[in-house]
Amino acid sequence: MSTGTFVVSQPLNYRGGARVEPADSSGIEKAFEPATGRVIATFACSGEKEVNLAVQDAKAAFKIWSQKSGMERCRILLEAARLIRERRDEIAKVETINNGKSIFEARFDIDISSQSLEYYAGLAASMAGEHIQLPGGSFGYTRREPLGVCVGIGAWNYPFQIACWKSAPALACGNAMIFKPSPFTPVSVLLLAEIYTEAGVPPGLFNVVQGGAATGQFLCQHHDVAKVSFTGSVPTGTKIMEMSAKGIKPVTLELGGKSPLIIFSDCDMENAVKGALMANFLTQGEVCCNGTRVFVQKEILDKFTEEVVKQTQRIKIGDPLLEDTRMGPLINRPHLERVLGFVKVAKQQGAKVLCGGDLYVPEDPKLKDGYYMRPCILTNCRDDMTCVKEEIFGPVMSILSFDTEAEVLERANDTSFGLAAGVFTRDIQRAHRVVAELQAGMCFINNYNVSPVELPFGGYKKSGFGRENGRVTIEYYSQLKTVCVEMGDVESAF
Ligand SMILES: NC(=O)c1ccc[n+]([C@@H]2O[C@H](COP(=O)([O-])OP(=O)(O)OC[C@H]3O[C@@H](n4cnc5c(N)ncnc54)[C@H](O)[C@@H]3O)[C@@H](O)[C@H]2O)c1
Ligand SMILES: O=CCc1c[nH]cn1
Repeated sequence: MSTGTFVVSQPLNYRGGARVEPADSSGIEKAFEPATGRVIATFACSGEKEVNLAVQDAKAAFKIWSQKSGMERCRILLEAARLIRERRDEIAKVETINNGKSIFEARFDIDISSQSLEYYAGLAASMAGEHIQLPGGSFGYTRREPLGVCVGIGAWNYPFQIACWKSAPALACGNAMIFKPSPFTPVSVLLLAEIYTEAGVPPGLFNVVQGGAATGQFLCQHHDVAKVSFTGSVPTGTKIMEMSAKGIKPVTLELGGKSPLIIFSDCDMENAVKGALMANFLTQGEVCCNGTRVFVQKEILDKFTEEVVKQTQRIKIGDPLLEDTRMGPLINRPHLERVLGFVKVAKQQGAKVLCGGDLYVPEDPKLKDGYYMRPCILTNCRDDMTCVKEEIFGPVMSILSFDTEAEVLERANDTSFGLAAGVFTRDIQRAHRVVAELQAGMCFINNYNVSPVELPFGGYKKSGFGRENGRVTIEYYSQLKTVCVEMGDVESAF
């Protein structure tokens, strides 16, 4: 596989253990290779009939899967994790071709994906309820039971990883899942579906339906769907919650952010600069938890800014399948224009562009229609500017200066988002004091944007609720049944 050559001709829906063309359609979509602007797939968005068939198949598979012991589920998930590792390079290439992220990064995404399956495989085997003694020899116990058919709806920035973060805990708990990827990135999740089948899950346990908003609505409104786990924007998350409310379905919402990264003057400067790049430029800046409001204490503002600009200018942009590329193209042309629009508005509002923020045209002629831009650093920023308040979802870092801890905490929390936050300091007391005050679900001390699957991930405020990863996610994919057992006679009130 090389840039400019990949096309998908096989069906992109997956149902009953095989790729299928949808039974009906609610429109036609095209998927692109962002590196070249080429169409790599044309596919039908699933209509209501196809969604019904996927739910039917998932219900049948749920009956078989939910009866298996945790150990049996564990073995199959471990085999799926092994198959992901075996096909790591192929999956990473498909991800790079369809999303645009560098192959260097895509391989990490696939590694974290297989780790997610391994982690929940382990938990599947050890899931248990409680036994509670009651007076007179009576007792009670709890059973942790699956919910049924769960729906996963994904964003386009981590297509394969998001599908794993949702399906691994769902399947570990004994549920079935129907996954709808973003119509921008429909391809890699099919490899996951094939892997689950090869590993031994019953046909229909993990189905894929393709489509956009209309298909997503059919899924969310289906009366046999027990839960929806959504990753995407706040406006769509609001609609998902409204639809789920009508059916009293539990939801997990992993939404957007505008996270603060606070750099104190006593930090290790080299690590803080590396942390700021990690917080802003992975996947071309299209990362929900990015620390895009970089607050730097005044004493080190000039030195930090000089170093961060120097290192940003060294980022190698270009063909994402080349080994030395560290930044590929953005997801599509409208998104690229939107991000460049934010830079334009920032300048109009008084920000200064220290580097980037403009189109980039690689020398290789096959990349001339790709969606590239240079990573951007903005300074002279104020808290009321659009670039500081709104999620840009592109490679744009805004630097803000501050004087005191109390001041920066107030400014960092002055947002309706609450996904992530970071702090760089050598003062360990201050580090913990500050994160305790930060209104964010995922806080980093002296690092940023690392994703160990053992740690719960999710937002505060409008960044959503529920968690992915970590032990706690079991609670979002299962329900507790309490059984009360009487060992004596009934003491009737009548
Ligand atoms: N918190 C997280 O874990 C996380 C991770 C990745 C991305 N995100 C967020 O996602 C956003 C970018 O992703 P996006 O542009 O794909 O988001 P989006 O909200 O436009 O779309 C997300 C998904 O929802 C589907 N969808 C759209 N309208 C729908 C509807 N009415 N009903 C049901 N489904 C519908 C889309 O087809 C897509 O699959 C950013 O805001 C980013 O911060 C959050
Ligand atoms: O984009 C946000 C973080 C993430 C990574 N994988 C899934 N979500």
